Amino acid sequence: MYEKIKPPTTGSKITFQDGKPIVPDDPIIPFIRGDGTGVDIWPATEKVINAAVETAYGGKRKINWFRIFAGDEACEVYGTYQYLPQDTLTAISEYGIAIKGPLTTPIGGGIRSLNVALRQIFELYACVRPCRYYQGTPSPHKNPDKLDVIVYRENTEDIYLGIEWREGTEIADKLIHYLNETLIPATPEHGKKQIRLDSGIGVKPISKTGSQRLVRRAIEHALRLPKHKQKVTLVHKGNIMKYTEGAFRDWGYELATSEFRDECVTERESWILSNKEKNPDLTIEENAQQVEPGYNALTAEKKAEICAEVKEVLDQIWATHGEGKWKDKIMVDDRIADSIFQQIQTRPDEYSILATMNLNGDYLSDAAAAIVGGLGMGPGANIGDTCAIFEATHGTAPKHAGLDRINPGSVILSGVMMLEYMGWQEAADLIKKGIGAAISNREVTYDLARLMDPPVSPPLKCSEFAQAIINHFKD
Ligand SMILES: NC(=O)C1=CN([C@@H]2O[C@H](COP(=O)(O)OP(=O)(O)OC[C@H]3O[C@@H](n4cnc5c(N)ncnc54)[C@H](OP(=O)(O)O)[C@@H]3O)[C@@H](O)[C@H]2O)C=CC1
Ligand SMILES: O=C(O)CCC(=O)C(=O)O
Ligand SMILES: [Mg+2]
Repeated sequence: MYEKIKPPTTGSKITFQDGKPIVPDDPIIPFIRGDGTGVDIWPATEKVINAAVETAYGGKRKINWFRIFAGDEACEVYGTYQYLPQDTLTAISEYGIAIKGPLTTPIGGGIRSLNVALRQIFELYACVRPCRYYQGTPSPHKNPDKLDVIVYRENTEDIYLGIEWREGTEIADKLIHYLNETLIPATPEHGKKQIRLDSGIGVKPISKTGSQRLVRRAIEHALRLPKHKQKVTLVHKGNIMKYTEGAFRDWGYELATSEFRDECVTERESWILSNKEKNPDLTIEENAQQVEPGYNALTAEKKAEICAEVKEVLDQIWATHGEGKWKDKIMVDDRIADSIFQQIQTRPDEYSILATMNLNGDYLSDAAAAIVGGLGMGPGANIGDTCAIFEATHGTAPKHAGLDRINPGSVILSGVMMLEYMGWQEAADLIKKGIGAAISNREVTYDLARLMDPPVSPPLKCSEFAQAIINHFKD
């Protein structure tokens, strides 16, 4: 069945039922070491996870690691250009849960991202990237502890589908002429716009299916959070990209107010309900004036639309959500993408789950990780209905590769997410405790060491940080 790899001789398979993993006590879990700093990070991660499982379960549970290959290592084992061998895909599909280090993607040409390919091949449509603060972690921000968000990033479409044509190629040329001469003139709203002939062209597909399955998972996650964190913010640039990013927002609200009608209230609905609670005699139009800034300057048609919206909300959900009942529901709101970048810095505690399209989520997860201590502390999970692959937010950080200095924290924390996903909470908790204690004790790698006041010198090596985490299990 496999060409060049052999699964461990002991261990059992993880299976999936109704989108949830069923995990034996001796699961086989494939891992990809990764390129660049993967060579340093993976051994550290494996050691910490093994120690946590052993300490938590005293031998009753054990992970049987299955080494599989992707990226540069795969080319060494399978031959030139064999970046993502069939063996690797077969192993992930057979064993269901995998964990990986980062993989290199060349810029401007060469292979397309292997990381993205894995997400698309296995329909891992939700990229989940929690950004929370560990006490004692240095940060350029004054109150990094106020940020506790989870980026829920759509993981299979948007520009990451990679459908684009290089400038000057025959297809790019044909496409531009077709757009300029046929499609744009046939669309009155595009007026006399034209695409320059020396353009590269990329396609940005955003589907209702992709958007709604992502938002569904985000809302389901919010339902599991403590009451004060039950909030989902739809992040988009819908003012500019109306039919892709704007549609993402609209489909998100549509899902929240249909499938999750009893559990959710939108921000606008909450204003309408609360206006009426404060003043039960408020007319529909007075309520509309309070909800819509600049209402009095609107056209009659637009005013009628807002009044209809107010009436519909009161007719449909006053009984279930009114008289303050909406305060116990999941709040669904939306923010324009550029604004959310400043909001997570200036008003971090107002946000919880940030549901995003692919590109916005990529940017936002690096930015949020920076606030709570940098990319060395940014874990992630790619989740689908029958498979999950855990990986950090960061990449291969090539200049640090092989030096035993990089922070393994984010892949270790991705391991924590994997253990939690498997239901092995005790092992996950031990690692979180170990990381927290090591940081509070100023036992940190170079990235955190240089930000600490006073700076830690010398910092711990990557391997030493892993050992420090383990040493603190028993604190
Ligand atoms: N999922 C994946 O596998 C991903 C792969 N990539 C790929 O990785 C390659 C390199 O990308 P690049 O843009 O340099 O981004 P990286 O995330 O690899 O690194 C950028 C910088 O972030 C900091 N950093 C990254 N990882 C850590 C860590 N574990 N601990 C501490 N600091 C860290 C370092 O900053 P400093 O030097 O200042 O300390 C590093 O130089 C590219 O080929 C890219 O496509 C990128 C993102 C995700
Ligand atoms: O695949 C890559 O090289 C980059 C992906 C990335 O930046 C991410 O998923 O955060
Ligand atoms: Mg990224």
